[in-house]
Amino acid sequence: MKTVIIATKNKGKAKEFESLFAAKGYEVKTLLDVPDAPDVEETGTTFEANAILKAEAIAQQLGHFVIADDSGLIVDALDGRPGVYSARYAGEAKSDEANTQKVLSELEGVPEAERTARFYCALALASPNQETITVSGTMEGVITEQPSGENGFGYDPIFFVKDKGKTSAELTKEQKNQISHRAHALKALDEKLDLFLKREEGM
Ligand SMILES: O=P(O)(O)OP(=O)(O)OP(=O)(O)OC[C@H]1O[C@@H](n2cnc3c(O)ncnc32)[C@H](O)[C@@H]1O
Ligand SMILES: [Mg+2]
Repeated sequence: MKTVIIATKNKGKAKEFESLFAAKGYEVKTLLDVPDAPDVEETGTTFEANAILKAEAIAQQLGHFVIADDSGLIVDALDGRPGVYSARYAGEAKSDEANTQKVLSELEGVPEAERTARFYCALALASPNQETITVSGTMEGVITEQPSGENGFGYDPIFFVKDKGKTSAELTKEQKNQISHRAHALKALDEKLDLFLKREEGM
């Protein structure tokens, strides 16, 4: 089986990549399998910049091509926050619970029509041998007034997907993987992945 390495330490992302790539016949490894993987500082001001930072640092370190994901929640009424700070919005502990509570309290009193938001995912594919490729994907939604649902991770319990009439955490894994920002980004990468891997094999 072909293997792809995702440069992430986020369990929620890792699980999603496992099922998204299983459908393509790939096995996924993540930095959760690499105990001494460095923490790459996310100093970029865009999702793309941070995805590139993570992918290139880990590709150099492992001497192998990798995919990195930088993603987050963009809330219109909060001028785009938490944005690139999504993971640490409520502090260094990176608590999903604290992050979602912070967004909910900042939106207290904001009417439904103004609670529009989107998830954004930038993927960077990097190798020591080739130029880095980036792609992105989004998913539109509305921030709820309280969390609901047990699936997914991060901000999923407060992200209502209108078409489905459910929060992203109430969707099954399969449903989320059909419509998510991550799924859309991966679809955009698909077209470029084959050529990238062919070049990689020729080196
Ligand atoms: O950098 P890595 O190791 O990949 O893991 P991370 O958790 O730090 O990941 P990011 O820097 O990309 O921060 C993204 C945050 O945005 C949120 N997020 C991203 N994708 C999400 C999704 O599909 N559903 C819910 N929340 C998501 C989630 O809270 C993440 O912690
Ligand atoms: Mg991170």
